Amino acid sequence: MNGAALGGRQMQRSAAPGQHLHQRQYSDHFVAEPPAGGGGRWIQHSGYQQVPPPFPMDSSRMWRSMQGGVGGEFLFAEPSTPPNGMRSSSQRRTGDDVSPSELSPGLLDLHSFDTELLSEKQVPGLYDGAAAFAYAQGRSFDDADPSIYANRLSNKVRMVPENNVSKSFTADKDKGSVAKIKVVVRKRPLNKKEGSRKEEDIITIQPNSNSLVVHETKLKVDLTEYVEKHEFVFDAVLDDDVSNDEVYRETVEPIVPTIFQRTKATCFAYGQTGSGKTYTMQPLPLRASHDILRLMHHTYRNQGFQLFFSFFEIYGGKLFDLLNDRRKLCMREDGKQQVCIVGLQEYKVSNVETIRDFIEKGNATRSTGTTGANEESSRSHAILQLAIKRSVDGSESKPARVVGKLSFIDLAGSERGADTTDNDKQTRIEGAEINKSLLALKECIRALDNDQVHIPFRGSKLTEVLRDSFIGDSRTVMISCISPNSGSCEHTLNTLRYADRVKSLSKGNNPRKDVSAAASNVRESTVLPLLSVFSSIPTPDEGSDISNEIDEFAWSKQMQRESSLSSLDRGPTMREEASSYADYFKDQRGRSSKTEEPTYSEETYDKGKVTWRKGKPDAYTVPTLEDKGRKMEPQTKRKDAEEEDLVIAHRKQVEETIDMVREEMKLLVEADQPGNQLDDYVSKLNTILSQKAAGILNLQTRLANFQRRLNEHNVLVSSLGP
Ligand SMILES: Nc1ncnc2c1ncn2[C@@H]1O[C@H](COP(=O)(O)OP(=O)(O)OP(=O)(O)O)[C@@H](O)[C@H]1O
Repeated sequence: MNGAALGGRQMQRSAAPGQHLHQRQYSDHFVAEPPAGGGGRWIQHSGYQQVPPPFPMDSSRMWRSMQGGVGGEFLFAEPSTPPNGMRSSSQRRTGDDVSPSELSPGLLDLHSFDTELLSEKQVPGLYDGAAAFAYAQGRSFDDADPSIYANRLSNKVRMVPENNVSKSFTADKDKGSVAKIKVVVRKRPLNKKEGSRKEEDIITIQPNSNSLVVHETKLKVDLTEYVEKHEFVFDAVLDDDVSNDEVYRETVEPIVPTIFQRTKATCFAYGQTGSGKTYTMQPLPLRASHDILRLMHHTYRNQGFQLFFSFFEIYGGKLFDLLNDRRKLCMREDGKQQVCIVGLQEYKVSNVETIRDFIEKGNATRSTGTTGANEESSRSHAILQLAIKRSVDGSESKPARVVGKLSFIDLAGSERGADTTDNDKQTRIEGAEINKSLLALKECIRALDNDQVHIPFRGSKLTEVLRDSFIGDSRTVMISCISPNSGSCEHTLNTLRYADRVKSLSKGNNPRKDVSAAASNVRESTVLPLLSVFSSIPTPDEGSDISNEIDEFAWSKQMQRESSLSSLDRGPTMREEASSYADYFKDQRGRSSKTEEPTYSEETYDKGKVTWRKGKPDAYTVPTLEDKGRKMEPQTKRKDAEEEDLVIAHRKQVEETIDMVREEMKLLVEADQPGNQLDDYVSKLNTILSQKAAGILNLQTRLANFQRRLNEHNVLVSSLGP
């Protein structure tokens, strides 16, 4: 169990014999009164004390879960509470023990409040360098919680200004410099289980670089092993010793100031189950709240900004409020096609401690279960939102409108169908739902970056809910979490290809127009020495001719890239290549023509043989003249070479067909969702198979002809005598 990192999750499991492995965990063990030191602190410091103590708080667990170590003991001075009459009705207190439902609008229309348009002109106090300096001279946040910034100067990822206030000032001033989409990869360390299985760490990251290499061990058909290197480049790559503090600084910190300027920002973690998504995501909202409150109380002091907190999950396509006993929520679209989440509790918060409590409560309530790779797997998408609101005139007398929002999404663990054999039906259904939403998310990101008019938000509940975070002025940070062990290699490559896809979008590349630009992000598939016989293959850096044909699916494109490099075929796409053995055969010899029939002259054999011959497989051995104790004539040598080349080419065809079919089957399993154009995939697969089959048939015919001619030749030679 991932106790240390997953302190926030409900960890109760029945040990009843025969009970199914997979269990969803819903906590409904909230106590009415908070234990001392837990909710007590909340009561003491909460601005309005509107919210009932959220949980039976286990402070040790809480601290474990918050490994980022945000300064919980530091509390902001609460802004003076306006008189009741000054508050909006939804926020007005009716007594000391007001329940959240009395305070919530009930129907939370995230969009019915027009996003407030702040003046572009700086108002006095905004970017108040003097105030910031004065603040820094006094009690600093760093003083309040040394753990937060202790690591700051040891940051290997980038240098961060020591004075956090001036840092925020800079970032805020230059919102345009914050990338619209940022893709960061985080590698987790090998865990004990993987260590005991003697699994290798197959990911290498050069210090201070933004690239990583996956070393994939592959087997040839003759069962010899070889290693294929896949190199990827991203905005940032974080090694397994990078702390959660550094992750925060690299990912969320730069976008925090933008939400004061009408931006909807989203940070989500993506990756295989057990790769560290929750471990990575859990500390981020608290750290962000800390910085948001800092900005509210200093840079934006007296501007009337308010911070609101909500936390819900999407499980099995349904929405549940994680701060209201998993109350089921409905999503509705209003006349302006804006999403309303009916019944979601949204809490006004003004100190870090309260936010910490809410996060802890929400995490404990979240649905979890057991998967093959993670005993404590998130089976839902958890969405935590921090909304900045402000009333039009900056006072609290008028209803507050959303200015900006920061959403944190801890996506459910994705497992491939092939990995779910141990799991029950429910887990597989969950997995299908999860995969569907991840595909939908990718489609939306892609459509947005293509500036498509139609964004397929309706592809899943997740994308519907996130609609407003993606339209307009938005910022997205994706953290791709990867496991380092060899057993997760395929998953890791899939995650990195997904991330690569998002990354290529972030560069503004329209993949429909420019594949090579997307391809340039990945320096992939360098085959290591075991295949060094293929020395004539250009490395990707030397430039391989990537097809301009765009597949409907990113992974197909990636496969084309890989295929174009690893199959020794620099020109055609996978399918083009599959259709023509003759072209393939000639390409090995550096020929340019793809239309003329191959001729097997002496020079051809002599040139071709040396660079790529790998030996003759047993299945195709034929008796040679040496076998008969006879001396070979030069022509016989050539014929032997011809035979060998044919056999090798044949074997290569079979090898590639198996690889491609395997790859396609994998993708089919992953894409096995209704509406995912499975039929297209099946027909593509059939095309590949029939093209390959034709090529193999062709080779077999020619091999038989060759054999016949060789026999004739042998007969002739023996008739001539010694
Ligand atoms: N960077 C890291 N350093 C140390 N331990 C980590 C790191 N990342 C993850 N872990 C550990 O790995 C285990 C799995 O992590 P986590 O639960 O975050 O994975 P996940 O991707 O959220 O899984 P799922 O999708 O199934 O919920 C946990 O025990 C966690 O503590």
